[in-house]
Amino acid sequence: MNMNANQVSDVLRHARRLVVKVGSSLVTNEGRGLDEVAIGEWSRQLAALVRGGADGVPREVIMVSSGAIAEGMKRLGWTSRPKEIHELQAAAAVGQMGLAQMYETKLRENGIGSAQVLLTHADLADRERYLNARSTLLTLLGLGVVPVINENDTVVNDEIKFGDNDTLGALVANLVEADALVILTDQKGLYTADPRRDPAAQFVHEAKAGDPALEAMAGGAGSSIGRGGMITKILAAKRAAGSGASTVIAWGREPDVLLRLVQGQSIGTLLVAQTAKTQARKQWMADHLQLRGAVVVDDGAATKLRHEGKSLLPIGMTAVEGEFARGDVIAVRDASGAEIARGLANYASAEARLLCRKPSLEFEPLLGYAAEPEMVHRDNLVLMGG
Ligand SMILES: Nc1ncnc2c1ncn2[C@@H]1O[C@H](COP(=O)(O)OP(=O)(O)O)[C@@H](O)[C@H]1O
Ligand SMILES: N[C@@H](CCC(=O)OP(=O)(O)O)C(=O)O
Repeated sequence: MNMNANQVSDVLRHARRLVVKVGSSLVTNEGRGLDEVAIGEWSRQLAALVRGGADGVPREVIMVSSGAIAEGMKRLGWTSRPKEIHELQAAAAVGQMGLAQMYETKLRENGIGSAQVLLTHADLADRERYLNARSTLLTLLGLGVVPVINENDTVVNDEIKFGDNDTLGALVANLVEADALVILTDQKGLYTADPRRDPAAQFVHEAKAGDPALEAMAGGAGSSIGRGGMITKILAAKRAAGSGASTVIAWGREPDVLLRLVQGQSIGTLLVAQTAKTQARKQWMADHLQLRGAVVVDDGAATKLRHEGKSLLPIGMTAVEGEFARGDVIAVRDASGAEIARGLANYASAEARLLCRKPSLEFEPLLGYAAEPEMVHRDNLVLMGG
């Protein structure tokens, strides 16, 4: 289970795109109200990461923050958590105002822009919305803005809820193909048993993400504010590892926790992904997605894809096969019919047929709107047989 110290520090040191998740109990100081000092501290560190202040390397960071329900309950004067789902949803809507506002203020004080993004399970299960969410988040990251994400509690009920933001954090890590997921909580990390209940529990420094032995160690939530407990964090690490992201579970009040992690300090519990990102992406495309159609490309485009790692532009397309929607997986074939690659289509088949052989300047007059210059962006493309 153990790795040597260099490997451990390298995982976070080399991470360029991170998803940081903080739980309700930390964000709201166990339900007492938004913890301005703590949010200020994380914001200062997030800003430093974006600027490269930790080690001279700028990073892209997404914050997944819980706390809306707890803060909403406080604002509404409710002392116990309501049972009715619509009351929880109402509390979340009230609390989310304060939550977003506080991150906005604290990040701005540190010279960094922020953006509120509310997501549901259905958003990520729907391929078009998945692609839209992905494009929006990647655009925000490219702008140096920190997206602050929570579940869109207003429109979900129990059955389709993520339910805990650990899962949401992992799905966001999958969505943007993050290098690492950092879960900040009220414990130093994972112990062999719930330390609140078992004083003999031993700290786990590192393990393989997805190791089934971890699931047996994890108990439920420790406070009345937190929801998932450690089990959802262990499962989140497994899920994040599916797209090649390693997970760290650490104490959110550890001084400079985020900065020290990316400097390679061994803090918290590291759950190492066993699959590299590119391999994971290939696997994901191969396993989860059905081919909906294909585009045929000319020799020039085939060379750019195969040997130069470029995106597929419509100008290199000669034909479109089948019917597909934006966000569907399509094959890219060369003139001989050989499959070069698979990827997520930015355009539905009907639009793609209009765009064949066309330069991007002509897209707007043809479609009536300006959209992506690529048919398949290189980030959403995997080469076959390579
Ligand atoms: N094996 C374990 N190691 C550490 N903490 C555990 C373990 N099993 C259960 N827990 C509990 O999980 C809690 C953290 O989960 P939770 O309360 O949901 O926090 P958050 O709001 O940060 O998601 C801890 O306070 C702890 O009591
Ligand atoms: N969307 C909910 C978060 C759900 C939740 O409690 O998550 P967590 O505290 O991370 O286990 C909220 O903001 O209150």
